[in-house]
Amino acid sequence: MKVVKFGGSSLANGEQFKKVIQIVTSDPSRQVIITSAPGKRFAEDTKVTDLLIAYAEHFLDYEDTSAIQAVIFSRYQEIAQTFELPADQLVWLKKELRKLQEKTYPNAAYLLAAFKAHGEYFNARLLTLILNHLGVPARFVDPREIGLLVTSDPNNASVLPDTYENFEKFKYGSEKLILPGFFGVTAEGEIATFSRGGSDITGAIVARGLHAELYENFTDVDAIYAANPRLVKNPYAITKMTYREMRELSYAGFSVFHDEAIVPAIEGRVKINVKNTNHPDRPGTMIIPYQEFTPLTRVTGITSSKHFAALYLHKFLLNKGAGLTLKILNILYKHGISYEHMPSGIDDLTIIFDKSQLTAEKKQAVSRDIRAALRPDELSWIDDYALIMIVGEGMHNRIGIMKDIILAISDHNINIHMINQGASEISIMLGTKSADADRAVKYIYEAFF
Ligand SMILES: Nc1ncnc2c1ncn2[C@@H]1O[C@H](COP(=O)(O)OP(=O)(O)O)[C@@H](O)[C@H]1O
Ligand SMILES: N[C@@H](CC(=O)OP(=O)(O)O)C(=O)O
Repeated sequence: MKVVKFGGSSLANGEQFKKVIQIVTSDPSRQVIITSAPGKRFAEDTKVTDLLIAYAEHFLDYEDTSAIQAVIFSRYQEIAQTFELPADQLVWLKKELRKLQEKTYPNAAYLLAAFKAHGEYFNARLLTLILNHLGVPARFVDPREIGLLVTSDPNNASVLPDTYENFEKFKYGSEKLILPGFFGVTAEGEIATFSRGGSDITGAIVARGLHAELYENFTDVDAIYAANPRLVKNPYAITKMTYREMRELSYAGFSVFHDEAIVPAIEGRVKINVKNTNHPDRPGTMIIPYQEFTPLTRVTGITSSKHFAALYLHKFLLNKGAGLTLKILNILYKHGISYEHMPSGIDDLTIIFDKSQLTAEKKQAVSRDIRAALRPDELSWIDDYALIMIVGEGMHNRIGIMKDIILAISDHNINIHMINQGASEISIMLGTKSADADRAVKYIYEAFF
């Protein structure tokens, strides 16, 4: 049995639904289908998830929501009409969309999560209706019914281990099972979503939990490329890569697959095949365990991510001061801030953060506390910090890679704030200014491909 996840671009309108239905009906082993919410139909379009966020915000601001409800409903209606689904079969959707406002939620964050999750929920129910309408036996499966349990973190949840025990008890026949991606249920019975793009995570959890032979992740590109196709023209298509290469690359910018989705796949040793809904016969990219992998290139992929900020600290004899790092960590803990990386020198330390959790007040408070506790010679924030990751199993024990990377960018006036190699055997991380990140990826790509 295969678990097949379709991203928002694959389910954006009726024409895309037709391709999805062709894909799932052409192979009986494609039995479990995970849906995203309808995505963008064209570049300037708005994803249904974003429309639902706007709906929640209008409601919280006591604004009229009828127009936004109508826009959301029309997205599903257009899909239903493509298949000539009788209009009365969509009455429930309109009603449930409206009733989102009448339910009670523990707080605004849970309200937002419940509104957002309905993009996937409606799409899964609609796909089930369309399949049945076309005579294909299919059943909608609610995350509540299958026991997909998540932490009580309404908009950034993680799966709870009990989920997998619940999945073992789940009984099903030969019908197609249609599950909405992106959300689960907390111990208190509330809806909580994963972070954005999280339908990939649902797919991986379900593939692990139901012991799938393969997790097929359908999107809008023929393969995962060695660099973002929006940055590099006709990039090299990766045919095979390892779990940990994917994890590192998706963490640092390969948005085609959610970085957290790799974990359930590794735990269940489920192979992943990223494929194109628009060209389903093309092989796509296989993501596999290391044991089955032979590197074809030195570098597998190059990526950049710009959502970072860094705190640079200089203090002579930093290396001699017992407990200095512990003091910093305590300060971060006190302010509820997690850090991403902390590369250090003899007298220097850079702490790299995900920008989204920093406010001007938090930054000031952290600086104040560090100054008081450590008395640094220099302490400064770098607000526009980007990480460049060069990743490849083929880099392990290969001499000269670093030289080639530095040569590739040194002629272009790109200042490297930090180089981090060694923590992971298969990646090199560079810190640059955000403005330089895309150029750096292009030049490094050209040096290796
Ligand atoms: N290295 C890469 N290889 C392929 N696609 C990439 C890469 N980096 C970023 N992308 C982007 O990821 C997009 C697909 O991911 P996403 O928009 O989440 O799709 P979906 O709608 O299927 O969930 C592609 O259209 C592409 O622009
Ligand atoms: N619809 C959600 C979850 C998701 O995975 O979407 P997509 O498959 O379009 O990346 C989002 O937009 O975040």
